Formats: sequence, C-alpha cells, structure tokens
Amino acid sequence: MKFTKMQGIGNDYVYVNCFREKIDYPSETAKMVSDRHFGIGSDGLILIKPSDVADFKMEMYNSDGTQSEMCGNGIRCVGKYVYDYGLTRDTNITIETLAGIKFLELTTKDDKAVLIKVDMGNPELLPAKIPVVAEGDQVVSQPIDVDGTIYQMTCVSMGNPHAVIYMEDVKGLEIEKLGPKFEKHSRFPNRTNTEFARIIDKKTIEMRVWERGAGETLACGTGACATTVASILNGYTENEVTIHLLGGDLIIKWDQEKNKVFMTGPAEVVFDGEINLSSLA
Ligand SMILES: N[C@H](CCC[C@H](N)C(=O)O)C(=O)O
Repeated sequence: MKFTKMQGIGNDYVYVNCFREKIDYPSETAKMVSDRHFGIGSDGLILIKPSDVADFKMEMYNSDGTQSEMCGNGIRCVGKYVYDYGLTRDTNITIETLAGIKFLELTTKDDKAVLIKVDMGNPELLPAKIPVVAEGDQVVSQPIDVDGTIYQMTCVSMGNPHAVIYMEDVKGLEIEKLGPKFEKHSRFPNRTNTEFARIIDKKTIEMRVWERGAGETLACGTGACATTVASILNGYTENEVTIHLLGGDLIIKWDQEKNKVFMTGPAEVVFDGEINLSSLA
C-alpha cells in the first residue's frame, strides 16, 4: 500500500489515495498503521476517494479503528494532498464528509498549498444531535459529575461530538487520567472528544484535547472550532480567536450571521512511503 504521512499542527495521519489504492478493511488498517511501534505511527488513517457530490471524499478513522464524521486537521491535509499531488489544479475545492460537504480555499506558494481555510459549516448545539444526555436546547456551562467531581461543560458538535471544559491550568492537567472518563462518560452515547481550555484574553485561547478514539493528540481542528463556539456562547471571547494547541496555532472564526465556522491553518507532508500490510497483521 502506497501512503503519504501528513500532519496538521502535529495531528498526524496516514493518507491513502484511493484513486489508485483499494483498502478493504479500513478500520483494521487504521489500527495497524497507527501503531507507533509496530506500524507507521499516526493518530489514524484518512482515505481520499472520488465523490459523486463533491470534488473529493474524505473518510477518517481514529487510531482505535473507529470512524469519525469529520476531522479538521485531516481535511486541511486532504486539501493540500489533492493540490500538491496533482489531483486538481483548483484552489477552491469541495470535500464530501460524513458531516456534509466542506468548502476549502487553498493559499499556494511555489505551487504548493501552504495555508488552507475551511468552511466547517454550522455548529450543532442541540443535545440530541451532539449527542449528549441533557435537558433543554443547548448545553452551555452545565454541570457534569465525573467520578464525584463536578465540572461545567459546554457541548458542541462539528459533525463529531465535543465537550469543552474551562480551567486555569491546562499545562499541568493529568489529561491521561481525566480524558478517558469524559470520553466514555454515560452522558455521551457515541463517546466524545474533550477539550480542556484556558482563556488567555478575548482573542486567544490555550487548549489541550483528549480525542475520542485516539487519546491526547497535539491538535484537533474540530475541537478548536467547538472550543471557539463554546467560548463565544459563554461570553469569554470575540468571534475570531487564535487557538494555541500543543502542536501549533489555528485561527477560528464563528460568523454568527451565516452561522458558519471558519478554520485556517497549515498542512505539511512528512514523507511518502509504501508498506506491505500483511507484514503488520
Ligand atoms: N477523534 C475525532 C476525529 C478526529 C478529529 C480531529 N483530529 C480533528 O482535527 O478534528 C472523533 O472521533 O470525533
């Protein structure tokens, strides 16, 4: 199997061009290639496919093999891949995902995509659509009991579920202890991604993320979008913020008139490779 290893501010995936490769068991393949000791090493697997309704289609699998509806850092890398590897010469492209069709604007330099702006669509706040077990029509700073400690959470879906928790010290957080308790909490029927965020000022947020199906990653694009929406709903920030993640920064804007979230950030190729999957089985 030929692949390209790419990363979006440190959130790294194995990308497969399914215009020329066929992946019969994507979930199993994701688990195998993601292993950082016995495989290639990544946060998961992303398949780039033809689409009947958009220019391309993105299928995303976490390192535990579960499929997700959307991946923000991943879709920026897909945008870069299809341009840099000659699948398109357009700098405005559409990508079909399980969270709907996304619109990308590529900024190029020396004929390579260096910055990608993504229209991430509408944030979803209805509990039943996140999904999260809760009363009312949105979850903004509502209590959740995690092993006897009460946290205030704000829940947003960007096609995938997110629980945003604010705290004064995210650097010192023992995320490997707390993250899984949120991820598998009974109030999230489909599990959840969890963002631990510190407001620095009206335009700046620092966050770490425990991802559903992948554990702590260096960055989460949908999580950065969810955190921005949550911060605006809580009155903590303006509608355009810089998010500092472990792997780098993203610029996120929630245009509330259009009810669209825009994410702008980089994408990088690490290396191209070929692997005999049967050697990993
Ligand atoms: N773990 C996520 C998918 C990857 C999202 C993240 N890597 C991003 O950049 O948005 C989920 O199961 O919903």
